[in-house]
Amino acid sequence: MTFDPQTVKPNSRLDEAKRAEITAEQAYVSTLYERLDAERELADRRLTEALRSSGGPPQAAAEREAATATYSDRLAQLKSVEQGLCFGRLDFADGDGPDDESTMYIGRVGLFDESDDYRPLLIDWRAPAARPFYLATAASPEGIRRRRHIRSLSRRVVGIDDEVLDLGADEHTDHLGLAGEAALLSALERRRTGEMSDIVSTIQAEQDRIIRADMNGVLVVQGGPGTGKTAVALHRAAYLLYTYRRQLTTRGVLVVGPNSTFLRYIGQVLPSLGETGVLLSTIGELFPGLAAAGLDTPEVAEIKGRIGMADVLAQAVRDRQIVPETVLEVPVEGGEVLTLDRRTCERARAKARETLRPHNVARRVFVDRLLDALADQSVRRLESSVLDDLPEVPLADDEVDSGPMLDARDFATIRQELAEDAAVQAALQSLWPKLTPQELLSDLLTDAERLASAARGVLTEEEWRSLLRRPGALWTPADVPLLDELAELLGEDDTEARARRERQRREERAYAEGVLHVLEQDDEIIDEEIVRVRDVLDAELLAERQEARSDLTAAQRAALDRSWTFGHVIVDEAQELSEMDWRLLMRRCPSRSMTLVGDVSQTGSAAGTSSWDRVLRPYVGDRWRLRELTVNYRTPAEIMDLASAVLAELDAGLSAPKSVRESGVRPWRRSSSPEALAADVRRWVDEELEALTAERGGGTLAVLCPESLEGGLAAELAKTQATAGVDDTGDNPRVSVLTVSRSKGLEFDAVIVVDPEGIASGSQRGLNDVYVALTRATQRLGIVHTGTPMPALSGEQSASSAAG
Ligand SMILES: Nc1ncnc2c1ncn2[C@@H]1O[C@H](COP(=O)(O)OP(=O)(O)OP(=O)(O)O)[C@@H](O)[C@H]1O
Repeated sequence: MTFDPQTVKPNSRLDEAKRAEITAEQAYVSTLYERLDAERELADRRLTEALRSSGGPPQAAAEREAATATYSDRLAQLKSVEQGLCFGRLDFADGDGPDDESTMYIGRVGLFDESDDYRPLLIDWRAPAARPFYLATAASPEGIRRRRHIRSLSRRVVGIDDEVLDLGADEHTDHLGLAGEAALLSALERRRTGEMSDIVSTIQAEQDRIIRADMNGVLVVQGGPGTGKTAVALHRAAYLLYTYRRQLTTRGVLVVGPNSTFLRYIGQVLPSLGETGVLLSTIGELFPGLAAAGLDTPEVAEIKGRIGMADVLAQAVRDRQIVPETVLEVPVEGGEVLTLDRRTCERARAKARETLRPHNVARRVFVDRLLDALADQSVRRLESSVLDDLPEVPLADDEVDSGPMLDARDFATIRQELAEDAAVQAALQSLWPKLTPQELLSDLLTDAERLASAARGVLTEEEWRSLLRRPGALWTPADVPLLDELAELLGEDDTEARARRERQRREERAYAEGVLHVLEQDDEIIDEEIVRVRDVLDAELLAERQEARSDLTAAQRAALDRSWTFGHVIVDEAQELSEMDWRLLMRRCPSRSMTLVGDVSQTGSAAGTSSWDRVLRPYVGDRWRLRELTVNYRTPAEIMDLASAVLAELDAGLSAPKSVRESGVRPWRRSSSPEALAADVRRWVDEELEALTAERGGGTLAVLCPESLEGGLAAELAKTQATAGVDDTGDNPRVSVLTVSRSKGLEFDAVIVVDPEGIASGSQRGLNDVYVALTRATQRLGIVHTGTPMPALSGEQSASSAAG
């Protein structure tokens, strides 16, 4: 039963009864907001107090810091739940409710009545007690008599939707097993804004089971377009942070999305759920300090994504550990020429490789050996030149040979001098260079000889040649897992840096303690100054404590640290990841606590996958769980009919998810010629926008097309749509022109797919792209052919609506 004061005719008896219900709910909701305001005020006051207090012993300073973090987090959370604070109510059959309550309210945060023994006023949607709100059905009511959805605008209750869950009642809830159907449908009918919203008030049972699934192990969520995979993934992040907060606070949660447009699209969902401690990132952003702004062709990206690249890179590293053909001459300072022969270098290299340490770390062993050899040589030469200059004096009978003339200290001095000699350093660098991942990869991809050697037996000549690039070319997202792999292979010899940092820390602390001691002895110094110096010491201790604190800081620190490992990793559009991408991600999550959501029917990237098993087997064998989502919440049935035909052409064994609703608007198909295309599309875009305005007061529209048409169509649309914000970035404009790969995961009220045949033939997985393009619309779909329609789209049913 639905009630909305704007749609119900005045004076009906039903109207009056419902008005009374709304008034009653308004009274309760108002008390919740009062409680919320009081909580905010309290957190604000405590925060101000924590910020104001200063000085005191280190312990107090650390506590102050912790309090500041706690109250700022709490305040941010309380501010984020302003809209839709309370969205549900459960009425239990007598005595069935928790703590004998017969009514329970569900909302975005938990609120309690302190004056009444902390009686729950509002239950956080993530708490176990709230589960029946999402799971109860008429067939299995879980002790619930009625479920009510409460809709509000700002702090005003504007509507309620009731479901009676007595056994046998309300047959209509059986439709696709939906809970709160009226509230759900009204949420789905909403105009899209270009930013995803949370679904916390209408989560469906199959989604809830995934959101609350155990955190351990790898959970794969497979579901067709529009089944809520992204929504579920984000709500799962919020749920896990709530339920396993202590575990996840220090390590953080990583959410990986396909591109930055998509990350902007989903960026507000977690903050609206009160969670800010999550790092949202693309794979291309996971190498700190590097902007992967370049773009590979799909063919090159596919090659770079192959697992075989790990072998190519390992070989490329070995190729940088060289020995001279015969002898390397080293003209050291002072005019002497020392030599490094092949055998000595080979032995040093073998010893260094035996350590199985990364290249830059093992380099120490190589360098040590060669410095020993050079110092030995130098000492021997020195001794023999001294001896040569001395007259030969035979030993007396009671004399013994005292051995070498130079002792260990002399040897060490000479060795040190050699270590600092520019020619020696150059020789060592030429044999076993210290390398960064960027240097090595750049050298490799710009040098045919190096690449040919590293790729031998792994890539064909045509393949490795396609990887060659200009020096200084931009890094691409497909380079990032290669750089990450190299960072592992090369390692970092940070012994010196660590020792330096430690020395510095000790010196600073000793200095501060010294100053404090002097000040305390001096009667003339006032206490205030002592307190200030104490703060220096406190600050240092604080910095140490800080390391282990705060989930927000964990996300920020994780973004700066390549070797960070996360408490949980969530991957959206996981089907697009290449084998090398997976290697990188698995390194970031050694606990293998992961949620992967995707749809193997929507794989567009040639490097992506069509099998979860193939992707996961190398890392977890068969120890991963699969859950499926089967209901399409986005795309109306009329559009899904068309998309299903394309899916069947892709693979007759696959079935599309069932649409939850019909829009009453049939998709249209029209034809155009290459010459007239831009102007025709512009006209049809205008017509669609008019229809959206007439039907829904406005909305978003996307033109999805092959890459070759993108620039021309965007330019043409910009002529008339400038005020409507034509923008090809997909960045919240009313009209967007996008390729299919950039529209992954997004949705629009209306979509016009231009030249689906061009999209289909444009890449190895082109038909998948057509399927993705057709399923981006929430209301209206148009298709524009520029030649003969592909078989799946030439059916009479859809052609009949073509106006032309
Ligand atoms: N339970 C729900 N209540 C309200 N809206 C929902 C629900 N589930 C999904 N939706 C809406 O359906 C739309 C599609 O969801 P989402 O983008 O998460 O699907 P998806 O499976 O990731 O799609 P795709 O694979 O095509 O990217 C979104 O607008 C989302 O808000």
